[in-house]
Amino acid sequence: MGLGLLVDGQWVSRREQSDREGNFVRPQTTFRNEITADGSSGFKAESGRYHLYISWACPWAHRTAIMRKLKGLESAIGLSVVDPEIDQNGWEFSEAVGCIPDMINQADYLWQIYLKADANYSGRVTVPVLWDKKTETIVNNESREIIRMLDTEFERLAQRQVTFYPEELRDIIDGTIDTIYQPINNGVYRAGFATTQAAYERGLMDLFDALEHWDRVLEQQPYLCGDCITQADWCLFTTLIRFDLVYYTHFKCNLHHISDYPNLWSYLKELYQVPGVSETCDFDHIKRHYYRSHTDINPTQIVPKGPILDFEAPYDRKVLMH
Ligand SMILES: N[C@@H](CCC(=O)N[C@@H](CS)C(=O)NCC(=O)O)C(=O)O
Repeated sequence: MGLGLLVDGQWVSRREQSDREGNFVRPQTTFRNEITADGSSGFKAESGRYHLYISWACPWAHRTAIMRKLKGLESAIGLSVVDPEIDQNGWEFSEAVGCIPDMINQADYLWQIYLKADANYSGRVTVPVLWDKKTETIVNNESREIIRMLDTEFERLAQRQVTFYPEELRDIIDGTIDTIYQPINNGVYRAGFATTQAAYERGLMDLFDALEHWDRVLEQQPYLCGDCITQADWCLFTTLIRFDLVYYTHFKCNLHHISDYPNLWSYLKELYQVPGVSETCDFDHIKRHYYRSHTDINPTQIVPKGPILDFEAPYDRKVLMH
């Protein structure tokens, strides 16, 4: 596949992704600063100060795009979108349809942004990136922390007064995001990037056990944490929306489709139909990214036409009324 990384400030165009047993290993994220409403952290929530670098294709970055949209933060926080195809040069800015070039740092590649933040940076160069124009550094590149900040610290600048992190549910929300991470969000990658049969099967079984579990939960309650949509739902959503299109075939997550699970499927359609969300779902970028970037998994780089799925179809959540 030929993904690269930075080593002591130098771009290296090849890296290992799995351990000796063939398990996919996702390293920790490095920029973990916090933006606060009052600026006590050194990063104050201010209009026009921050910029998000995302890929429409990436499930982690997609979370931040959804939060920016649903909170009405588009005029307060700028956006750049990388080209969907990634090769040994890493994420690249381009003029392709759906992309937004980097007007802030005029970078051609995302690694240049990382080097601007830290000239000796070593590690993966990933999206999402939350950039501070004032101090010219990366505030944070961990999606769950970015969505939390956008949700809680930008209230004053948000054009829509909605919260996905109500005080009384915070522990449950955090716990749920933790619980779904390894088997589901990362689980599709553990199956897809495994390099041994055993590692693939471990990822696959964890994934489908967890999907069964949440399908049952959603029979009893409308959303992962109860009666309202929370950050946890958006964290699950960005994996589910890619599942039947990409993970089922490309990552061999093929015991069932999401559309085979009555509750997960209607829940997925319901979330997709929340106003604003469909505008963040770029199926062309999603499919091109996976099928054309991972050439060790799909050497011909052919992008399948199907499946035909209707996320706009009515959802019938009869289970909810209790
Ligand atoms: N922990 C990060 C993970 C981000 C991540 O892995 N992004 C992928 C895209 S789906 C990436 O940029 N990969 C590039 C690479 O690994 O070189 C988060 O949740 O924000």
